[in-house]
Amino acid sequence: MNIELKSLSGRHPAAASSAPAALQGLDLRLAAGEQIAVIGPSGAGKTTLLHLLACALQPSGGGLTLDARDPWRLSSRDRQRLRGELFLAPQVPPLPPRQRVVTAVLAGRLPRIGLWHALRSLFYPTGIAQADAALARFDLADKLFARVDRLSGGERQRVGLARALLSQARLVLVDEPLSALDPARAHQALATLTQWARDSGATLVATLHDVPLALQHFPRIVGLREGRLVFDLPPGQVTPALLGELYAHEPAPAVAPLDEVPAPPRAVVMHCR
Ligand SMILES: Nc1ncnc2c1ncn2[C@@H]1O[C@H](COP(=O)(O)OP(=O)(O)OP(=O)(O)O)[C@@H](O)[C@H]1O
Repeated sequence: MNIELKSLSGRHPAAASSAPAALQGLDLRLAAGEQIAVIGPSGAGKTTLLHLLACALQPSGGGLTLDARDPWRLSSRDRQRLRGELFLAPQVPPLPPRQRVVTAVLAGRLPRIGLWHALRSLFYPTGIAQADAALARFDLADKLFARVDRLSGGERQRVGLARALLSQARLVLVDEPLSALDPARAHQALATLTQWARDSGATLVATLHDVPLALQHFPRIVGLREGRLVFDLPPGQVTPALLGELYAHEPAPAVAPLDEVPAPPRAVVMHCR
């Protein structure tokens, strides 16, 4: 999906009207199939950007187009249809606790299938093999029939990502997908997600706090601070000085030059609790 943001501004619906907009005058273009990581300190406006792209939040200024369509000029029915082409994976996936993992993963297809099919699939799930394959890509095949409330936080987060793989979305928005994952799992999850996006041709926008992983996995890095664009560069050009500016007043993440990025850590042995 092609995306164009023109002087885009947005604020959280609960923000005080006197508070500065969370996102201020952002210009950005993404071609179909591009992958970007959005980095920046807490409160920079990363989640707000994803919500604007997901058409979950209406811009307070400027505008955006998705494949040349302005979502807020469409009828509500057409906007809903457009939302069916997008997938937003929030930081904490909204998984009903008593649901089986298989049902939670298959719910990734919901915007694409009709209401009748959706209701029927709650009782007679179809596509179990697809769910199994998506879970296997995140090392979770053994959890297919587990209950969601019996999973660890990191496992839930990976179920949320497996869900994206079934969405057939043309734009996938992932909000800090690694917060509950150990280093080996985080690396594996990003490798899986970016490979899937390349194979399916989906545009991928991920917000990440782990800067070294963002630099390692994404061909384009967007730095946001206080709602404004600080840089939009390939990873090789994101210097420690730029990161220092981006994270001023916070400890800048330590990153090695790209050609010295260490090999991903070996898989860790997980102990049963
Ligand atoms: N629930 C809320 N109520 C009021 N204002 C909010 C709320 N959530 C966010 N904001 C405002 O929007 C700004 C941007 O928040 P946003 O969540 O987009 O930042 P972020 O870069 O995703 O931060 P983080 O990395 O901590 O998730 C915040 O600084 C705050 O001013």
